[in-house]
Amino acid sequence: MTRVLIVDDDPVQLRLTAEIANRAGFKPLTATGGEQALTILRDDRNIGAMILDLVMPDLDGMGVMEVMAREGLTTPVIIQTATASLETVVSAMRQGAADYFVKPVSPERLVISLRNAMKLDALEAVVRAERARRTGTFTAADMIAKAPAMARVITLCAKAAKSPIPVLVEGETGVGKELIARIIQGTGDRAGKPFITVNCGAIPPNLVESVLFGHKKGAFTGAIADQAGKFAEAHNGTLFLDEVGELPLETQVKLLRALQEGEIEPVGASRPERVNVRVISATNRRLLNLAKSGEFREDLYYRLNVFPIYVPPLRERAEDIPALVNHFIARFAAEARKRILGIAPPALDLLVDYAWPGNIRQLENAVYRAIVLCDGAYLEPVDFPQIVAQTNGRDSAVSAIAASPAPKVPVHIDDVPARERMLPDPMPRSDRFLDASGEIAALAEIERAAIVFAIAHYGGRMSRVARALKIGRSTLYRKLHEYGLAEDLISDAA
Ligand SMILES: Nc1ncnc2c1ncn2[C@@H]1O[C@H](COP(=O)(O)OP(=O)(O)OP(=O)(O)O)[C@@H](O)[C@H]1O
Repeated sequence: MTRVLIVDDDPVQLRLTAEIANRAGFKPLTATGGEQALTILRDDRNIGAMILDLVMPDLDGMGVMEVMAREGLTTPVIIQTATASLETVVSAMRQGAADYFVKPVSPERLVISLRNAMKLDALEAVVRAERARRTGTFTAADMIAKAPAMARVITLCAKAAKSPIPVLVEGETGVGKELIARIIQGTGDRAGKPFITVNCGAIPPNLVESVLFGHKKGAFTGAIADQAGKFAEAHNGTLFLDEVGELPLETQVKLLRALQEGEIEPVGASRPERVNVRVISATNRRLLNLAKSGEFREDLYYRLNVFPIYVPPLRERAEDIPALVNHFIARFAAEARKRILGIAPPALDLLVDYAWPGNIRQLENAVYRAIVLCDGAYLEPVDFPQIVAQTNGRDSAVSAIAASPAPKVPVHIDDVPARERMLPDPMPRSDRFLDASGEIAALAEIERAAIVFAIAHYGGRMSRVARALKIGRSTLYRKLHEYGLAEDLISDAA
């Protein structure tokens, strides 16, 4: 529940305002003076907004705002005054207040003001983070990482930023490894310099060398001009090598040389070229295991892994989910030009309880999709059909069918199209093949997951499921028994 801070030296007024906030679904915190308000703000950086009285005996409203500006406390402020003195209101707005009202205020006006202030704040944070990303000045403050599990990661980033030490960022897919690399760059002496990203797993093996180190005209068929590689583009800056474990062995040799000598050799070049690049690499596979099995050079592994930073999966930092959801709502609602005010508590509970195997990228996609689906002012559980289906499994699939309108003409059940809202999450396909530890899952597990998914997708219509999977119904039933799914799924859905 979003916390709001109400600051008023009149205890009756304070209680009234707190009650309005409470009824509107916020959790009110209260303070009777400026100093007390500041103590609360310093302690809790996640307060959504503050209603601040201008006139108070100890430190007045303007004084509070001055200290906030000095200390970088960014909670949005709504000013309340007893008298509408234009002069004070103007100076409060100049100081950065989001809104003001004159007491007594109507509950509706107060709630709208709170919501607008929060929405604006979330949008400003998105814009700030985007600008920081573009200018290479991204810092820990631009990332949502308040959960205790992230504290160590942020401390390690600060340490890594102070030296040119090679960093290996490890973590499941979609946990935010690239953002961690950006923080290291944005808080170190290479801030503002180029930040070049290469996804080593996405380049065809025959092109990797040319992409990384560049090539000279005529080096191979189609090389019609000299082409700088990513190392040259990152000169004086940072090169982020994502999925570094996917590099072909021959390219690993050249990478090692580039790191050891500070020299690269473009394909077809007669001499090496000097480059000054800080390399930060990332992997979602155990690089050590790849090194042990000979798929990754051990010498390169030790060269890259001088300073490892492990980013925990989202399920271990669920405390950050509400802030992440608000961040994505602000961004996508603005992009889609939709007036979406937030997320309804049951929907937020659903997201907080879900395990997010695809981590923040999956959450980002789910919110994006929900914004597109949403017809109201708040995102509701129905806007997250995949999460509902995966959380409740068969129950929700069955109730989704029950909720769909009856067809006007008789339709054979197998011909009913799958409900639009049961489409698979637009999550990277590879995620579905990874188990909880980030390793490729056993084939049987993948098959089991595909069957469960197909059953939810077709609302329990087994003939449809069998047809889609291109297996006979008897094979399907045999597999259901084999995977222990039979009792749960087939009793009344078949
Ligand atoms: N703490 C965060 N706050 C806001 N957005 C985040 C945060 N962490 C990750 N994201 C967003 O989630 C998406 C995935 O993050 P990122 O690309 O950094 O993950 P990754 O671990 O590098 O993924 P992969 O392993 O697939 O390369 C990005 O769009 C990123 O902006």
